[in-house]
Amino acid sequence: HTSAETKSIAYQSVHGEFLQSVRMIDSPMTEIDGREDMGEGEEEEKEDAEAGNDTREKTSAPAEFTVLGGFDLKSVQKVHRVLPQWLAQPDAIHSDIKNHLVPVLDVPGLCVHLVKKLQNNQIQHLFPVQAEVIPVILEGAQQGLLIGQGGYKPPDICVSAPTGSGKTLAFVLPVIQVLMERVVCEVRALAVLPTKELAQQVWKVFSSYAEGTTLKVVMLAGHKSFSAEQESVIMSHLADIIVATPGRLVDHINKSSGLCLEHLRFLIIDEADRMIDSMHQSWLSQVVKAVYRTGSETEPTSVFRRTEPKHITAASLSPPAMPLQKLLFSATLTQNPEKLQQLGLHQPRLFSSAHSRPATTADTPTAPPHKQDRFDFPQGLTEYYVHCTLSKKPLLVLHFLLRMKLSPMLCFTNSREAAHRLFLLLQLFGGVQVAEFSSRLSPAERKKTLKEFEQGKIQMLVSTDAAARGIDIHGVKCVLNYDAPQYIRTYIHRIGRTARAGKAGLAFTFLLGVQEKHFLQMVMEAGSPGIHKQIIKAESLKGMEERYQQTLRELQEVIREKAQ
Ligand SMILES: Nc1ncnc2c1ncn2[C@@H]1O[C@H](COP(=O)(O)OP(=O)(O)OP(=O)(O)O)[C@@H](O)[C@H]1O
Repeated sequence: HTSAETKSIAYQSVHGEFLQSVRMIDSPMTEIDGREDMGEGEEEEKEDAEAGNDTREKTSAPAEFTVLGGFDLKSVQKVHRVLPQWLAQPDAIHSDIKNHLVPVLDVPGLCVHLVKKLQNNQIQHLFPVQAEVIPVILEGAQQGLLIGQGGYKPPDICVSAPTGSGKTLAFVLPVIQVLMERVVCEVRALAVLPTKELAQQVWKVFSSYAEGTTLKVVMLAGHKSFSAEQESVIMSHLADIIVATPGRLVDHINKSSGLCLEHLRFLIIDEADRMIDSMHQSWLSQVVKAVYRTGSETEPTSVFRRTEPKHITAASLSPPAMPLQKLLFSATLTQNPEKLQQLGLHQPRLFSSAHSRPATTADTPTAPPHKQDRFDFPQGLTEYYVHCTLSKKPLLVLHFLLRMKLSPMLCFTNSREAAHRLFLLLQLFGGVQVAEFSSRLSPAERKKTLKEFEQGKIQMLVSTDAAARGIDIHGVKCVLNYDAPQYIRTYIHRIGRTARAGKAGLAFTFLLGVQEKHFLQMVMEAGSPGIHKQIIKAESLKGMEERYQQTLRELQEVIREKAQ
């Protein structure tokens, strides 16, 4: 078939049972074969092969029809995921913080201002992720700012390190240092985070280390009205570093609020895996568009002339270009190259602690093959699960609080209704300081609640996954999964609210009988060092049972009254 036209070829089975049209677009026989789209299972292959043989045996060709040949079955090669070099062989980061602290003065390239700041904040040592990543970003920036022939563009950096391992300072410190020397105030760094609370937290760290420099740090996360935010960036001369949530950021870009990203040097994507999941909102493409907006408009001699990276040619190498570097951070960074591809990374370099871990029993050849990504867990964390029934869960929570004295405790439910009910029940039971944290509360109420929890005024915070990621609360002794999380990433982030910064912490998960097998398998496959069974004897709960039953009746009454 040589022509490019679409041809219709009809053929009939020997039994004349059906006529089928095969539309061919200039296609070789292998495409008609359709093998590329077939399933991967061996069973499926076998069945297909048998069916194919069957057809060939029964087919005798009537003279008036064109006989299509080339139906020979070839065995389909199984596709194995082969990671690109940068993902398969990352730079290793020690996950044991305590035994791998690096004195601040030993970190190459860190400036005096930041060393002093760190010391004022009682930080004498950097954590492994900081000691590895900071010098690399500083080095890349030194070369990257040599705008000119060759147009050097530093590699994008991806960091996968456990919860509480200090990833925030790993980007805050080098970004401040690189931008500190600037003359004109322009937006040169943009940090994007998934929630208001996280944006506020990172904004605080940036502001604290920028203090004493001329750098201005602005937050665009909906804490203020749109127009108030607009004022803080208007004419783009009032902010060097912006910390934003994607929704609000896109609003500012689209409503031409005066936000100019044409000088952007660093794009920091924290909680990167979550941010990839929200890519359907196309926030990244809007940011990139805003960054390269001047590309075609300014004269070619302008220092700030910028074009989107394309194939490297002699011509493309000669004009000066401002580099934009992406910095990605997460405790659960995906190892799926297709997902990472969506971020348009440039010669990326990965720093990961998950690969530095010695082989565990789960890595032995007899262990089941890994179906999911593997992550690193904080060293100081001890994981437990408690086999229980639905009705016993609240009583167990009371046991943990009143008898085992595991406060301050962060307790996660899978819905805001469940969080609210548990909060009401514990409040009615009395004797414990509890609060809830979910989208039922206004942002201001949420902020106040977190502050009170941090100050020790609240023994237990009952929360939805609104507090699962990134939130850094000092001194959480125990995380309790009242409802088992559905996804491994959710589990890792939830339990990561304790055992932070090299400290010890406990994580308990309540499991119903039907959940046990699947959940334990999921946790072990993700690379957990081990989850222990905690048995709570029925006698330990007896003393509270009567009061608990009474509280349940009171709760029913309260809920009925509220419904009316
Ligand atoms: N070098 C250091 N010395 C002492 N404390 C530190 C150091 N670096 C960071 N910390 C503290 O460790 C805690 C955890 O840091 P951070 O919030 O950056 O962790 P993270 O890796 O971003 O965690 P997550 O993945 O949960 O967001 C913070 O309270 C921070 O102040």
